[in-house]
Parts: sequence; structure tokens; C-alpha cells
Amino acid sequence: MEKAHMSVDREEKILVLVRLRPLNKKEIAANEATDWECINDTTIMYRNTLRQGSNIPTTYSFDRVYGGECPTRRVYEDGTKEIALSVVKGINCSIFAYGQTSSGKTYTMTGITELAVADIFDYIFQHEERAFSVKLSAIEIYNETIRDLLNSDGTSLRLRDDPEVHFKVHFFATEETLRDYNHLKELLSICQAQRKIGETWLNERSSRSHQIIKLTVESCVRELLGKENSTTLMASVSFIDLAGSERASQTMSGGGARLKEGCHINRSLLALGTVIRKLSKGRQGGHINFRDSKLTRILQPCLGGTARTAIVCTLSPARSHVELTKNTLSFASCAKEVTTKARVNVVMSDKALLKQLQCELTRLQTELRNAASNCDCAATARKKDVLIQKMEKQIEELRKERDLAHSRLEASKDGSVSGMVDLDRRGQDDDLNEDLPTRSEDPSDGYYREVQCIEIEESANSNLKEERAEKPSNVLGQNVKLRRLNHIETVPSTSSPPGADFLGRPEIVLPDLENDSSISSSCGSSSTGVQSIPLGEEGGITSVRTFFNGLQEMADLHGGQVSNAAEVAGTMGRELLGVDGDFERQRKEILELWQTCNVSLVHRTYFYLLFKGDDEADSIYIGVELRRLLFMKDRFSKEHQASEGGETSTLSSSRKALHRERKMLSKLVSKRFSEEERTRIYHKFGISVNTKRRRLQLVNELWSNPKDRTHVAESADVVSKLVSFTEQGRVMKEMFGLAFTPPSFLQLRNSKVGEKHAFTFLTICFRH
Ligand SMILES: Nc1ncnc2c1ncn2[C@@H]1O[C@H](COP(=O)(O)OP(=O)(O)OP(=O)(O)O)[C@@H](O)[C@H]1O
Repeated sequence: MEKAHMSVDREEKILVLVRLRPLNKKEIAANEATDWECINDTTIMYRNTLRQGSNIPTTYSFDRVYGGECPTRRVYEDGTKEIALSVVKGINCSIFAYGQTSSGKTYTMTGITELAVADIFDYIFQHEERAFSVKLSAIEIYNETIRDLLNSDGTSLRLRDDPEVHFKVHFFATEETLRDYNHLKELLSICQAQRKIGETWLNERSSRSHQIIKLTVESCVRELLGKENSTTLMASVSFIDLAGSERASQTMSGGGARLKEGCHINRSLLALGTVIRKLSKGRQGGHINFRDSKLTRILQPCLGGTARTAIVCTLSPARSHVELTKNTLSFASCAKEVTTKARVNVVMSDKALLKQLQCELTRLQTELRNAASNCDCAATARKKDVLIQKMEKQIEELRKERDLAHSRLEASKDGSVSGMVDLDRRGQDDDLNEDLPTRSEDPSDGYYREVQCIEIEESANSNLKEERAEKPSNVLGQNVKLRRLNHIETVPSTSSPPGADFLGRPEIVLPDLENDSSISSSCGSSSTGVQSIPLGEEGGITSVRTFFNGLQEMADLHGGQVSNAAEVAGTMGRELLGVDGDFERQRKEILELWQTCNVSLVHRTYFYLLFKGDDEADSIYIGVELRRLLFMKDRFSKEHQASEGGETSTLSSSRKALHRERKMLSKLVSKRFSEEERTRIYHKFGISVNTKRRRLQLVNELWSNPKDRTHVAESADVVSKLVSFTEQGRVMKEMFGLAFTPPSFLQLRNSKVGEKHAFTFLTICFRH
């Protein structure tokens, strides 16, 4: 039957009893004096203190002390019985006798063993509800060999450490199941017969070995016997009759064999005494080497282990043995300090054990599954992490694409007045000379424009000039189909806009419609699905709002196939129309931004004189200009922040360009104004007429105070006269690229070529 231990520890000290035997015949014959007296149940006194030079008697106290007249039953009943009977309750226990040779150990242990076993059997008989099994084994340790007293072949037994309990050893002695008390007596007789006994000077039948008789008792509830839920209590009680310590002189009669036996006995008892002494000191006793002898190895569970233990120390009262008696009492004094932890041993049946193991297996499998499940979760989490990282990357890419689209859209809005941007760009990039420059006719001089074209299919393919003459009012024609906007072409400047006699003049250049081969190559026939933009009474677009609304309607009706440009144009147009609500605020902002962004003085003057917020078109120009300036300011600011050295080349170059422009304008002062006019202007701007560099001072003063409306108006007046800017009105506004009903445009109506270039013209306004 397999075992599984469950226990409730109960700490207690070793029970120590002292039994003083009476003087034996030899001692009486030798007139031995008795120096020891049990003065009460627990104290024994050494009376002959005179020998020690002291009148104070020495006393020793123990759990119980017994005098020479005390029968063994009383020793048993008073102390050891209770411990011995622990075995039927599942607690291991041991009772052993310690004392010098001939002190009465065997006499005492034989009686205690028989009484204990008798009581055990009585207990069994009294507890019929439980089924008991009692087994007996007996060994002796003789000259450090272990002999099985129930086996007559004389072979020695080997001590083996218990793999489960570190201090427990096995010696696999013969076990006899006791049938009854008589069977016990029979077996004890065998053991007695087998034990090594020799004659010594002090004891005719001196025990020359340590004898250990072990009674193992198992019990379980009778009704549950063999059932799964049955549990068994199993424990053993050991009756240990030690060999007696002796002096060599006391074993003379036995010869060399007795001497050798005595050496082994004394050595093992010395080891036992050392263990007890250390155990009595607790943790301060240091390392306890139970392996010094086989006796201590076997007794280890009884000494500081999980058994209940009682030691009966036997004494000889004879004065001649006083030293050995004192040694015994010293041993007993240490032993009474030793503590053990009694434990109940519950043994499970095979079926119960199997069931418990199955439960344990199920529990472990569950744990294993949970662990595996946790592993799966971890793997899943890792996969999801990777997925999340991928998605985050995609989100980031999409965000970048969105931002790029936004920036392009903004650039499209801000750059829609391409003429203005070009004006500033030219002012910044051109290397100005002292003399007034003239615009080059060479297409490679930077006057090329990147134009995004809108191709228009139109059924008619008539002569451009005829179309202009016959149908001047039909701007876009009744049937216009938008195809693609992606074609990019470079259009050289071929005509000089009004006021081209100064540098930085805004310019929108229409291509030579009649000779441009690229136009005719992209023409197609009129087709179905065309949409029309509503025209005014004269065939033109009635208003800017109407025009943008028309574009948006076309976009809506074409759904996903519609031109992106038309969609953007419609949206932007409405946005631009929305900015005309606060003209004065925008005007002030524009004046300050001109100064901040070092915008050309000519441009400022043009814009100031041309756009006054009088109509929708002016509102659009003002809105676009404001957006453009804000974009420039933002760009300068960012570039400035990115530059460690402070000003960037863009901001710096704009300032230089403005400086060059002022220098150039200063050279026109003498040409454009008479002496009288100059005197008046100098005076107006607070400049002395006698100053050597008065012309340069004047141009430096122009447009220098955007918050002073008078100053602004006078600056615009001076600059406009310096550059001969006298022509104002519709044509001049077209030069800023946002004229929606230009004459030339109107003349292109119903012409395939003309309509294409009409859209080309519009695209200039909204291109990136
Ligand atoms: N309490 C006692 N009352 C009467 N006689 C006793 C008592 N104790 C021991 N004797 C007797 O003393 C003698 C020696 O006893 P015992 O053999 O038990 O001593 P021992 O300690 O076992 O000696 P050893 O160590 O040599 O074996 C025996 O004849 C025994 O009958």
C-alpha cells in the first residue's frame, strides 16, 4: 500500500524518566553504600556530598523518578504508556532505556514492551470499528552491524536512507504480523534468544548490543476497508534497549571480545550523548551529525524528529558506580531539553491514492493548458502588435499623403494669382542694373509660364478669327465637355502687357492661338454629355459667383468622372467669395504684410490703385492677395526658424530685391517729376531739398508706413507716376490673372481652339 502523509505537528519535549534499581546481591554482598535517594516523584538526590567537599546535597529533577522498590508497571503507567499508545493514533513513538551496564535497562524495557504491547492489543480489542494490523520486527546493532533478530541466518542488514524523508533510514528487517499477544511473547523470546548477550564482571547476562523492537500498527475504519475513501493510520513504536556504558575493567571477565564490544558500545553511546547534548542546546548546538554511528542514524527520527519519545535512564545506587550514574543523569538532563514534533501519519489506500493522483493530474493538466493558453495569448498579442505597427505605418503614410494634398491645395489657392507671384519672383531673382531694364523677348529669359491645360472638345472647328467676329458673346459655348487637366505646357511670352516699361510688371500671356500647333492637336469633335455654364444676357458670365457655381454644377453632374480642376475651381471660387466680407480689415492686413514680406513697391501700387473692394472681382483679388501674403509670411517664418544663421536666403533676397527696386525708382525721380514737383514731394515726405541723396531717401520713404493711410495714398501716387502707371481699369486687372470675362476670352467662344485656351487661361489662375 502506497502512503501519503498528512500531519499536524505537535511539539513536545522528550519524556525523561529516571529509575533507580535496588542494590543487587553482589552489591549487597560487597557492602555497597546507597548514595542516591528519590526524594519525590521528580527529584533524585545524591546524599553523599561529603565526598565532594560540600554539605549541600546534589539533586536532579526529571519528569519522573522511581526508587528501587517501584515496579516496572508503575514506570510504564506513569509515563511511557501514554507515549506508547500514540502508535494506535498514527504517531510514531519510541521508548528507550539508557544507563550503565547492569543498571536494569533490559529489566525495564522488557517489562515496558510487554505492557505496551498488551495495552495496544487491548486498545485494538476495544476498537472493533477499526481494522488493525500489527507487525513486529527486531534488530540489534552489534559491533556496528545490524542484525535481524527474527532471521536466524545471521546476515547483517544495510541501512538505506529514505528517499522521501531525509532523516529516515530503512533496514528491511523481517516483519511478523502479530496474531495475538501470545504470538508476541513467542517472537520476543526469539529475539531474546538471538540477541548477543555476554557475561561481564557486573552482569551475568549483559546485553552486548543495542536492541530495537519495532511494532508497526496500521488501522482504518472497518466499514471503509478496501474502499476509495478509506484512510489508514500507520505508525510504529520502537522499544530500544541500549547496551550499557561500561568501564573496561568492568568487562574483564569476558576477555578480548567483551573489550571490543565495550569499545563499540561506548563509542556509539558517546555519539548518542553528543547528539542529545547538541539537541538540548537547540540551534546553538550547531551541526548535529547523526551519521556518526548506526545507533544515532536509526534513532534520529526519535531524537528531534516527528516521533514522541520517552527515555528511561536506569541507575545503580551503588557508591562504586557513582561516576557512571552521574554520567547517566547528565545525559538525562540534556535529553529532557530535546524537543520533537509529533506528527500523525495518515496513509491513503491504493484506490484513494489513485483518486487523489487523478485529481492532481487533472489539476496539473489544467495548469498546463492555462500555461499553453497564456502562451497562445502571448503569441496572439505579438501578432496583433505587429499588425498594429503595420496599420500605424499605413496611417502615417495616409496622413502624409493627406497633408501633401492639403499643402498642394493651399499652394493652389495661394499661387492662383500667378502673375503676382511671378512679379515678386522676378523682383527677387533678377540682377538689377543701375539702368532701367527692358523685358527680354527671348523665351528663355524666364518669361515662360507653366500652364496646366484644360482640353475642351468642341464640335466646331472653324476659323478662330471668324468665330471671334461672329459670336463674340458666347464665351464657353453651349456644349463644353471637360476631359483632362493634367497636360502641362510651357507658353512663352509673346506679347507685352501695358506698362511693360518697368521691371516686375504683372503679366498674363495668352498664346498665339492661331499658330499654336499644340492646341489644334488636342482638339476633338463635339460629343455628348457636355454641360454648359450659364451665360449672361450678352453671352458672357454674369458674375464671378455665377461662374463658380456653374463649374460646381458641372462637377456635381459628372460625378466621379468630372474634371478635378472644375471641382477645385468651383470650391475655391466659393471660398474666395467668402472672404470679401471684411474689406477694410483685409486691406489693413495686406498693407502690413506687404511691408513684412518686402513686396515690390510697384506691385503694392498696382494693387492699391486697382482693387478697392468695389465689386466681387475685387473681393476675390483681395482675398487671394491676402492668402498669398500669409503664405509668404509663413514660408519666410518657417525658413527663418530652420535657419541657424537668422535670415534665410529667401527673406534676405526679398529685402535685397526691394532695395534694388527702390534704387531703380530713385533714378526715375528726375525723369518723371519736374523740379517743382520734386520739391513739393520732398517736402511732403520730410526730406530736405538740399540733401545729397534726397532721391534715394524719397524712395526709401515710399510705402514705409503701412498704418498711415495718407502716407500710403501719397506713396502710391508717387510710384504710379514714377512707373507711368496711369492706365487703370479692367485691362489692368486682367494682368493679375483673374479676369473672368476678358475681351479676348469672349472672342474665343464657340471655337475649339478658343475654348481650350479659355480654360487654359482660367487654369493659370488656379494652378499650383
Ligand atoms: N528495578 C529492578 N528491580 C529488581 N531487579 C532489577 C531491577 N533492575 C535490574 N534488576 C536486576 O539487575 C540485573 C541486571 O539487570 P539488566 O540486565 O536489566 O541490566 P542491564 O542494564 O540491561 O545491563 P547490561 O547493560 O549489561 O545489559 C538483573 O538480574 C535484573 O533482574
